[in-house]
Amino acid sequence: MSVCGAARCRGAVRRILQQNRAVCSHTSGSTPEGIREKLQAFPGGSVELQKQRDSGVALLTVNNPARMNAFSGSMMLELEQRVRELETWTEGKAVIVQGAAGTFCSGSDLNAVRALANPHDGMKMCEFMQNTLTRLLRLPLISVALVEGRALGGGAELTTACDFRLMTSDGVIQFVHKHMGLVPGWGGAARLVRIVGSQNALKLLSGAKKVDPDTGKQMGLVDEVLHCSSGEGNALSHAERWLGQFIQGPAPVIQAAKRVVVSGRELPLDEALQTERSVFGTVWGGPANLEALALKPKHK
Ligand SMILES: CCCC(=O)SCCNC(=O)CCNC(=O)[C@H](O)C(C)(C)COP(=O)(O)OP(=O)(O)OC[C@H]1O[C@@H](n2cnc3c(N)ncnc32)[C@H](O)[C@@H]1OP(=O)(O)O
Repeated sequence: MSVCGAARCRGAVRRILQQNRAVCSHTSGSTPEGIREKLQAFPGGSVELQKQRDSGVALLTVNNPARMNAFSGSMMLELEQRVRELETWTEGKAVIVQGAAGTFCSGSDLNAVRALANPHDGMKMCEFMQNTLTRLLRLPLISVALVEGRALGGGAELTTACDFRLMTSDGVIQFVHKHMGLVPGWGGAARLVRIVGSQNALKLLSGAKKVDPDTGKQMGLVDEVLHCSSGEGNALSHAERWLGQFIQGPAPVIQAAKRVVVSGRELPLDEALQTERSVFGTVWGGPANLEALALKPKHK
């Protein structure tokens, strides 16, 4: 990349990081430290990250099988740490978010929910998870939720923080919040409206409807049904194959495509256009561009 290209790239990355810093300090303006200590008091499970350097695809695994991969407090903290690691993975192209042991995620650990049941702690926990999931969705990587088994409550919300949702034939997404006397709080409602529209979102939230793969596909919540069952162990290879069609080519170009989509999705038009110009400047005249020009390709 030229010196100018590298400078433009740094500028674009700085903008995204600034956006994310703004996310971290929005709403109440207070530091999240208090809630970090409280979340740390609910240990259990883990969130694992495996960066596959050959393919540029990372696997982010929600791992708490004894509780159907419910999020303990320490797992919420770990998720933020993993997202932070992915934010600086310059060679990466994509991330697959999955659950351990053939099921996706049953939401918040109900023991933590009980202990943080006062509105102040509840809102702080939500703020923390909203920030983390917003940063997950804004990663310059193509993100895919691989839904095997059940994605319930916060688990359903987690699926909406990915660009795409793939589901095995026996998978279920269910916003069970109403049955818990709740509404989504991890940003899942706002994202759901943008994915399926307000009519469908209202049906899913007020009816706590179970979404099977076919219904999900019809309403645009599910991008692809993988014809295998949960726990068979081959769902991941199906997902990687599906993802393969979008991640051929160099990482900077894939990351640039994701960046212009994020700005188009989130920013007012003038700002989105400005960001698009900056990101364009990072690939124009870059190695992949020069190589393609030298090859004189025909796009038949
Ligand atoms: C803003 C965030 C809002 C939220 O996420 S609120 C939480 C929403 N999620 C839930 O209410 C899930 C409640 N759990 C269930 O409905 C069922 O356990 C589920 C997931 C359908 C699985 O059913 P089964 O296959 O019959 O298995 P099971 O009930 O025996 O569960 C196995 C063990 O997992 C535990 N578990 C499942 N979901 C959990 C959760 N969210 N928090 C804490 N523990 C949870 C369950 O208690 C059971 O443990 P144990 O074997 O009884 O010790």
